Amino acid sequence: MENLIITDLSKTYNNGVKALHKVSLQIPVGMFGLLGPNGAGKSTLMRTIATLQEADSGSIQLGNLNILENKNELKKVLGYLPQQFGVYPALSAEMLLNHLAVLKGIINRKERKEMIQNLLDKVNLYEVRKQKLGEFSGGMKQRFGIAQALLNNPKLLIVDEPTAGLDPVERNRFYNLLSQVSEHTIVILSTHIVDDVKELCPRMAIINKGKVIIQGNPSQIIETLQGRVYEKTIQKNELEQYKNEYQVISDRLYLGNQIVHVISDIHPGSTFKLIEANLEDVYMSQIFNS
Ligand SMILES: Nc1ncnc2c1ncn2[C@@H]1O[C@H](COP(=O)(O)OP(=O)(O)OP(=O)(O)O)[C@@H](O)[C@H]1O
Repeated sequence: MENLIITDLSKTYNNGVKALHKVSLQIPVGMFGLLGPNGAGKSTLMRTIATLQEADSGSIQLGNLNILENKNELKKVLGYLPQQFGVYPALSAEMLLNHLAVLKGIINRKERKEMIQNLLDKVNLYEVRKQKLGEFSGGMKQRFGIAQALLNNPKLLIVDEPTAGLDPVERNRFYNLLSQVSEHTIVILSTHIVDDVKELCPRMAIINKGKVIIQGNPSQIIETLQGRVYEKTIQKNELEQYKNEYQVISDRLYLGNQIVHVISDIHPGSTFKLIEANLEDVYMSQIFNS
């Protein structure tokens, strides 16, 4: 199957912000998680892959297709769910899908009708197909967003922070859907939620300040930290002191206490407990060091 290969992609906005700096990624069929803090460059990367904005330099290849030089060809095989997906509130799900299908060039009426029914069924919106989109919940709107992105049976599906604002049940439902699609499709999922990537994505990358800082299989990436992450419960007012003395990669409150995770090549002392590293530790340590 075809891979998506991104090589040395760079983009500096007019205001001087270097949003992408020589980004290179290899993305096979399946779910690919793109993690990074706010402003890391995830949306810029996604919009560039979707050819909605230009890069300054670099290339993107989907199999034999040079994406940046063949935008129209890409559109035939791309599905895209942007971060802000607007719907026409007065239209029903079925009407808007029909309209979008015509725009995507599916002109045969019977073929279009069948496709729309299948999609509505797939995203579990068939029962509410006649309801106005303005009356849909956040989760229903996102499932509609995926339905429109799947209209042309894409080889490449890009979803930009799709679960923001969804409750756990809807999030789960949405991810099951993506997971199904990813059996035959390259799915790039951008998110801040580290656990989602761990559960769903056989491959991932972390980007920060426009640069890829790590990419690979989540389990293998976690392995690189094993034996070096320690945990300790401290008083809230001791946090600054610990940050000065140790490489604290995360601190969180639990039942009113402060729990810190520290990275160290040697045991930092008997009051610390060696713990099994997780993807959150990898993420925090990579962001901390970059
Ligand atoms: N049109 C623009 N003009 C100028 N700067 C921009 C523009 N779009 C994004 N930026 C800047 O580029 C950097 C990367 O932004 P981008 O939206 O790609 O990050 P992100 O990882 O998607 O962030 P978030 O998780 O907050 O959505 C940020 O510093 C942002 O302020």
